[in-house]
Amino acid sequence: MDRSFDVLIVGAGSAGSVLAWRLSEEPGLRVGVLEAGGHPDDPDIAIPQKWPVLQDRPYDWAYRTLPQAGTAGRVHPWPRGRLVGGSSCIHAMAHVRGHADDFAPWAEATGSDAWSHAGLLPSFRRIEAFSGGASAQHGGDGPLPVWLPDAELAPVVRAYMAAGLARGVPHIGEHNGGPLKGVAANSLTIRDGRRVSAADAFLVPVLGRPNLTLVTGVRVHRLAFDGDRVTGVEAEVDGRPARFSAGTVLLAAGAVASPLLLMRSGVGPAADLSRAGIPVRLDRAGVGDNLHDHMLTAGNVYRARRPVPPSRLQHSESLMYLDADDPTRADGAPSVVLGCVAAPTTSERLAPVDYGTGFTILSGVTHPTSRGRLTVTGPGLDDAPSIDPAYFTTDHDRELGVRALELAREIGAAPELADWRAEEIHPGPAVRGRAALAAFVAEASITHHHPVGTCRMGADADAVVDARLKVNGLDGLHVVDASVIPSITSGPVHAAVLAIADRFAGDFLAAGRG
Ligand SMILES: Cc1cc2nc3c(=O)[nH]c(=O)nc-3n(C[C@H](O)[C@H](O)[C@H](O)COP(=O)(O)OP(=O)(O)OC[C@H]3O[C@@H](n4cnc5c(N)ncnc54)[C@H](O)[C@@H]3O)c2cc1C
Repeated sequence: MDRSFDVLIVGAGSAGSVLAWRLSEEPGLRVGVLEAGGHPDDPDIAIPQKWPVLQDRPYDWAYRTLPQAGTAGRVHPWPRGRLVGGSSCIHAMAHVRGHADDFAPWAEATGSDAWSHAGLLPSFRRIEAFSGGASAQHGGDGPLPVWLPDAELAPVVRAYMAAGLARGVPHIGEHNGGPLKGVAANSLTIRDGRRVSAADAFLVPVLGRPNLTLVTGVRVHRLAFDGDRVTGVEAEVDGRPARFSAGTVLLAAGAVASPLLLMRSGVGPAADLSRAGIPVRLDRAGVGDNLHDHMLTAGNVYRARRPVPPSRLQHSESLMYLDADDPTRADGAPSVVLGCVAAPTTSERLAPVDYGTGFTILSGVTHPTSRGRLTVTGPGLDDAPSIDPAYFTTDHDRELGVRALELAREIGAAPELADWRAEEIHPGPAVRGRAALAAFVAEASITHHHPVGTCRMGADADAVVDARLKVNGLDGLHVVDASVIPSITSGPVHAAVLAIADRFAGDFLAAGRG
């Protein structure tokens, strides 16, 4: 097995797959990819409707948060894919770039236009094959299918979209064409009825390149150093120690695993490392900090008058982004989101409702201001991390969470849904007023599965990576995944993660570092 590379990518997930695709385009660059899991072998992964049942299967890292005061003391399961394709093998396939304004703070934080919307647009275009064809906004022939369904939408979802339009919400038609506030079906990374993971799109098709090596079943424990220079990784293959060396290491292990890997290597908050029995190499308070995520209130559930046919897509078929103060407003980034699920969706605290007998209007806050942190509890890969997303710890998030639920109920009560709605089950007609709704949000919120920010990019001293995503204070090491996002985009983050990896790879090659 080849164990020496020019560039070593840790993690064959969403970002790792794009990095492998782009960097191995350069034939002179020997690229290695190390992945803890194996190739997907569960046929359910490819079936879009099955995504909610993939969690806790053997290829899920199955993290858990600390009990959250903001969600009535609940512990939240945090699935993350441990297989080739990473979390894109278990995610919900919605492709939403975010609003152009979401990226302005990234450019401001780094002082680099690379991370502005204009800087990322070429990457958003390059990675996709949009079903609507190429345009100034869209790519037509990239590796990743981005499909805008129409006839396949569930009838109850159509009724919800009609209710939005009747309320005066703008019609935008799709989420990635410019405006984001409005009514649209979800664009999905599905082709011919099957999930297309990042690995399916980017990595697997180029595995024949002679300069690209993917090694599966490699558990990376920590980085290897020569002074301040990272020279490779120490890992475990089939239970035996293994060492891989490289001129440059790219961490693409995701927003949970990348900061943990840095910390296991002695790079992180000194007090945490010492407590966990890890020798401190570099005291970096920012590693694991700035953790944030989107939450969804699940849910505002309605009993249906008639059987709700199973979704032909991935259940949650239409996200509606809104201005919380004026849902008819079209300009700028949204502050809240609603989503219609053609099935009952509840948190573990609510009474479940039988499949086929109801539908849900989810609601959430697009730009939460709550910030938590994650950290190590021990020196080993199997020491469960301490994950504290600090959900709903700001007035902003609590107030907008309630407002989003009010808007969900307003749409749910609309005449356009009268053919479907028998009665509201959750929260239930008796739950009225801000205090009662806030209590319901705490009991009913679930993660939207978008943790980011734990190795944030920036030009300030506390940033973990700089504008080129190089880890501050170390040479030969970059982080390129969801961890570098300094502030979350309006919607699901997968498209942004792919664009970050594409943009990084282009700049890396252009700088002659390949
Ligand atoms: C259930 C769920 C639903 C979601 N739905 C959506 C959605 O609909 N739309 C959307 O935009 N986003 C969605 N997301 C979020 C999105 O999938 C992630 O943000 C994105 O995939 C993160 O990409 P990444 O490259 O940062 O990490 P990942 O894709 O998680 O990749 C990290 C890789 O690193 C590997 N790895 C980690 N540690 C080690 C180690 N020590 N040694 C070796 N390998 C290691 C992992 O096994 C994994 O393959 C969802 C996520 C989940 C979990």
